[in-house]
Amino acid sequence: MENFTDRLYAAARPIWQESHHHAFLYELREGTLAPDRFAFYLCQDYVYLLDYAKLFALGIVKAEEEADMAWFAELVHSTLHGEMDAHRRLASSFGITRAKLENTKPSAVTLGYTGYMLGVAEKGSLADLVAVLLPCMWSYREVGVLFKDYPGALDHPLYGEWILTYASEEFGKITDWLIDRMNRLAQGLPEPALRRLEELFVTASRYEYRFWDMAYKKEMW
Ligand SMILES: Cc1ncc(CN)c(N)n1
Repeated sequence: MENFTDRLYAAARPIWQESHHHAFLYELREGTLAPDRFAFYLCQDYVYLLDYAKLFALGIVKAEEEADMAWFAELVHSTLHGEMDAHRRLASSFGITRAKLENTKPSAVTLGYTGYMLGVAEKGSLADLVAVLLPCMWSYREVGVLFKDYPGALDHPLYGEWILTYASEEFGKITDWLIDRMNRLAQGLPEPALRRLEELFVTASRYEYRFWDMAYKKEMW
């Protein structure tokens, strides 16, 4: 029998594919992305990740099993000290300080995406929370793993480092845990509940696409 996440992947695949061809990611892997667009992305993504870490903290609150609490705690830590450390390092190469990152005003898309995820997580079940946060981890892991093998994609010192963050074994390990957790949470749920989880997953995937687009256009409001 197919895993529930196979169904999620199939539903979001056209959106993920379109993201891979978006000018932001295309130019990033070619090494031609204008630095001001990448710097804009880093600042928006920094404030995005601050809220994303809160989503994992809500995972601790919603979890009923100690093992889940430990995983979500690990995810809070790896976001604040792993992924965001990488952002701080990359940002400093553009002369962007930590204070500037922290004080970034979120764009309409950033606010919309984080507000959507946090709203779902606050009101919904653990399954809802995992469905809405999974595209973030999984789609970035896919970008990292695909792009690292593109000829020349790692040549740009900063964009190459960004790609390797998401292609890393550590990032892959937590993504695999979330995929497995989604499958176990979906087990035995009736079709309307599965459809709802699919809708959350697809909506978050649409926000991922909009995030690349917002960054490329440096669009605030
Ligand atoms: C918008 C967004 N989505 C996903 C990721 C990967 N955690 C991220 N850094 N930013």
